[in-house]
Amino acid sequence: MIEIETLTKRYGDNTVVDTVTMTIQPRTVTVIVGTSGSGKTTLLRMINRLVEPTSGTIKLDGVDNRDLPGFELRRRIGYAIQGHGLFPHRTVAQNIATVPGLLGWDRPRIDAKVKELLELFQLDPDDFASRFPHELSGGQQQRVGVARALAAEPNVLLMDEPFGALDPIIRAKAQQDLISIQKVLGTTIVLVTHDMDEAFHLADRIAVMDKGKVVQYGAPVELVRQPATPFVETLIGDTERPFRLLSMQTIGEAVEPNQATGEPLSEDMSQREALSKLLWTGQQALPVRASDGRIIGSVSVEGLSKRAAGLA
Ligand SMILES: Nc1ncnc2c1ncn2[C@@H]1O[C@H](COP(=O)(O)OP(=O)(O)OP(=O)(O)O)[C@@H](O)[C@H]1O
Repeated sequence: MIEIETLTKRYGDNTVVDTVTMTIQPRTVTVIVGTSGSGKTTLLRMINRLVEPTSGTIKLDGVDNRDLPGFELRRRIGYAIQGHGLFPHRTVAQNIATVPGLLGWDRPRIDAKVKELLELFQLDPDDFASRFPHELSGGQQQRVGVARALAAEPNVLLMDEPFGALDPIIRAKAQQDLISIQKVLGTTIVLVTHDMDEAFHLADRIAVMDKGKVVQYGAPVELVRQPATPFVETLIGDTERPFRLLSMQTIGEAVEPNQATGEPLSEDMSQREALSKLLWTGQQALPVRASDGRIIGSVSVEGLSKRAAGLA
């Protein structure tokens, strides 16, 4: 658990993080969003003490982060940034081994960890371990950057715009990989992004920053249903709200008892995808199939439209 308590950072007269208090639960993904210069990176970097706060505290599992020695902070907290920051003259394996090496792990343990992470990130160790960063695509470099941040098995992974440099297709894949890996490893992730779609896709909770303050901190659905300030409303995008609501829920949660004919949709499809399918095929309703193959009812344009409007 990360407990942030009345945290403030000032540069001269400029208060860039202003009395922020928030608690981040273990094994969750928290996404920090906000306009440029709102203090997101500064807040993130105070967690691993790359930036020292002017006042306030941060506790990691109950321990003040100022009481943890440097090696302990490095072990507990991984850090991945946009542009991945790989060392250009070190191989992929050497890059991933950086923090375990600093922590004095023995060779077999380091080698096993490098291999495990490369496999987890779908990079064949025989092919990739001895390559240099310039011999990788942007997406592969990004994966190595995240693998390196996870090498010492940190409880917490801080990510600053980690997918910012990737094209939309690779970016979607990288986001998907991150979610699967987070499920396997149970890492607590705090991620900064400009991209609201990314935030809604990844977050268990979103923190919205405006001029150094966290103006709302809650589950994505809360932000859409009850934006705390006009700024949050603007950031979410007025016209996007119905679609954001639909994309956060599956049709398994919107099944109606009525019968329908046509190609069944899988119950784990998002409501947004289902509405899109209905509109595109000109159907008013389609059957819904459960994972065991049974037809469990239907979804309709009318039913999904009500949900999009927040009425169901
Ligand atoms: N070392 C520093 N010295 C002085 N001012 C700084 C320093 N670091 C950051 N700032 C200022 O603090 C404010 C917040 O910066 P920060 O990088 O945290 O914002 P951000 O929300 O992450 O922005 P972006 O989305 O553009 O990366 C900015 O106005 C920035 O100019």
